[in-house]
This record gives sequence, structure tokens and C-alpha cells, in this order.
Amino acid sequence: MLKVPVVLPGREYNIIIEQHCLQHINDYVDPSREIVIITDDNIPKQYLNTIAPLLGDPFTLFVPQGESSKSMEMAQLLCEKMLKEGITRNALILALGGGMVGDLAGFVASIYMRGIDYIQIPTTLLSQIDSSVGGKVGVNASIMKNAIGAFKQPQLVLIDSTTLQTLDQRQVNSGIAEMIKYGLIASKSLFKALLEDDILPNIDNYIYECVSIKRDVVIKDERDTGVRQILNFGHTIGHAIEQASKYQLLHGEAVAIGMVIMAKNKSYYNDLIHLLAKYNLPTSYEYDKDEIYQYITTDKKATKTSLNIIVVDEVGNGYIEPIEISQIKEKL
Ligand SMILES: O=C(O)C(=O)C[C@@H](O)[C@H](O)[C@H](O)COP(=O)(O)O
Ligand SMILES: [Zn+2]
Repeated sequence: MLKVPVVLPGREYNIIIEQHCLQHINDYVDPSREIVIITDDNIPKQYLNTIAPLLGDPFTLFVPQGESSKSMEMAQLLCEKMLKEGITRNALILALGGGMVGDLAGFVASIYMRGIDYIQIPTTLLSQIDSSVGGKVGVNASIMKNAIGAFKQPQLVLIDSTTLQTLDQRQVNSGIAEMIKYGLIASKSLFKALLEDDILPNIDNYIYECVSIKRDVVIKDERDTGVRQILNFGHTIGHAIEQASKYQLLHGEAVAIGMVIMAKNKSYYNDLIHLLAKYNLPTSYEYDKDEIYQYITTDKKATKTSLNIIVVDEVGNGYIEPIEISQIKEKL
């Protein structure tokens, strides 16, 4: 078992990485609590069949799989269903699934009766190494991804990497794109290992390294006003492309393309292209520059006139560079 403590002012929680931990989830989650599981309708049934009996068969809410469930309407619907079921504010939400479920369920936890506890149980690689950690929760608006949300840290993040065995390869690769991002912004050795090694036999160590990088950044800047923005490398253009594709591209795929655009003329460009090809990730996308620019103007790192972009000049060292917002056009 690997443990990464996240210590924030007034709050502390652990990220636990342990294969098969779902099989004894009652050692981590108090079964005597009032529990609500939020998951999606595509979750392999064996996870629910494993955890539900150990937790006293909790009230379980399913949302349709896919990014379109990450909406205000869905958050409201879940709240209404919990109210009808008589769920009190002592309840604990378990977010069981990928990034969409974690963001949505965490958001519901942040607003239900002004806020209740939640635990992240991420089952995709992307959610295990990234979205389940750091407390960014929220839903999408029609013209902006993750536009409506909160910072709400979980009580615990419970990662059972054996869930990756049921994940399709495209989803695994999407997670690897965020892993490549961690290498680029913070770890030369991780980037090198991704290039040279087969990560799956040692997946828990890779997850540990990624969440440790993320933890170290988040504890310095929980609210994303400074250094945390480096975790957004590749996302300024990536989010715009993800939206322009109408979410046909997975998040990691769009971030991969965003990273390639930001890596132009850098020394590691060829290595990055090679790495993305190794994991079957896209390196380009046909897009309408005006449309992408429009989306970028709503980036959370933008003001009316300026934008913080994340730059990586050499592998392992990401930094923030403020530019005039229109200057981003030169990169498109
Ligand atoms: O946790 C963060 O901070 C990140 O930027 C991590 C990103 O990989 C993640 O996609 C995040 O949800 C993006 O947040 P946003 O604030 O740019 O919507
Ligand atoms: Zn991301």
C-alpha cells in the first residue's frame, strides 16, 4: 500500500494506492455512515457488487456515461433524488468512476445542503493520477468546460489500479497523456521512463509519482491563483479543442494536441511526438482558429486582456508566462 498525505490549511486527507482495496473498502470507509454512491451506467458491475454489500447496500445513483452528464441539470437532478430519498447532511458521497463522475459527484457534495463529505474512488487512469486529487469539482457550461464549480477537497482518495484491467485502451492512453504532462512540467525522469519503459507492470509506482507531483503543487496553491496553473500545461488550447470536437476527443487526447502546439520549436518536440505515438495519442487536429480563439478567451487563466500560458522550455520545468490574450493566436 502506498500513501500520499495531502496537508492543507485546516484539512488533511490521504491518497491510498492499493491493489484490490475495493475488496475491503469497509477498512477505509465507515459502513455505519449514511452513504450515497454516485457512479455511471457503464461502471463494471463487479465494482458495485464488491463494495455495496460491504457498506450496507447504500443508496446508489447512476448517471449516463459521457461528458454530457457533467451538467448543472444533472447536478440538480442528483440533489433532488437525494432529497427525495431523505439523505441528510451527515451523509457521505462515494464518487465511483472516472473524471466525469468524480467532478460531478464532488460538485454535488459541495452544494448538497451547503456541503457534505465525499470520497473519490477513481476507476480510470486519468482520474487516478489527476482529477480525483486536489479538490477541483464542477460541471460544464454550454460554452465553457468546468465553468461552474468549487474547490472541495475529498475525505479520502482510494485508488485500486486493478480497475484499469477493465478499462479500454483508448481511456488508458488518455490518462497517459496527463502522465506525460507531469513529466514535462515537473519530472525529467518520469518523461524518460515513459519513453523507455513499459509502465503497466509498475503502474502503482507511476500513479504514486504523479499524485505526489500534484500534491506538492496543490498544497502550495489550492485555489489555482498561482503555481497550480502549471498543471494546466496543454490545457489552454486542449480544452478549446476538446470543446470544438464536441467532446468526441477524450480529455487526455485534447491535452496531448494542446501540448504538441505548446512544444513547437522546443528541444523535446520530437521526443514528445514519439511518446504520443507510442501511446496511440493524437498529435494534431483540424480546427477553426477563430472558434478555438473564442473558447480560449473563456479560459480560467485569462482576464479580459491577458492570459497566463504554461510554458515548458526544457523537460521537467514548467512555468507560467503572462501574455496579451490576442498573442495566443500566434500559436494556433
Ligand atoms: O488540478 C488542476 O489544477 C489541473 O489543472 C489539472 C487538470 O489536468 C485538470 O484537467 C483540471 O480539471 C483542469 O481544470 P480547469 O480549472 O482548467 O478547468
Ligand atoms: Zn487535465
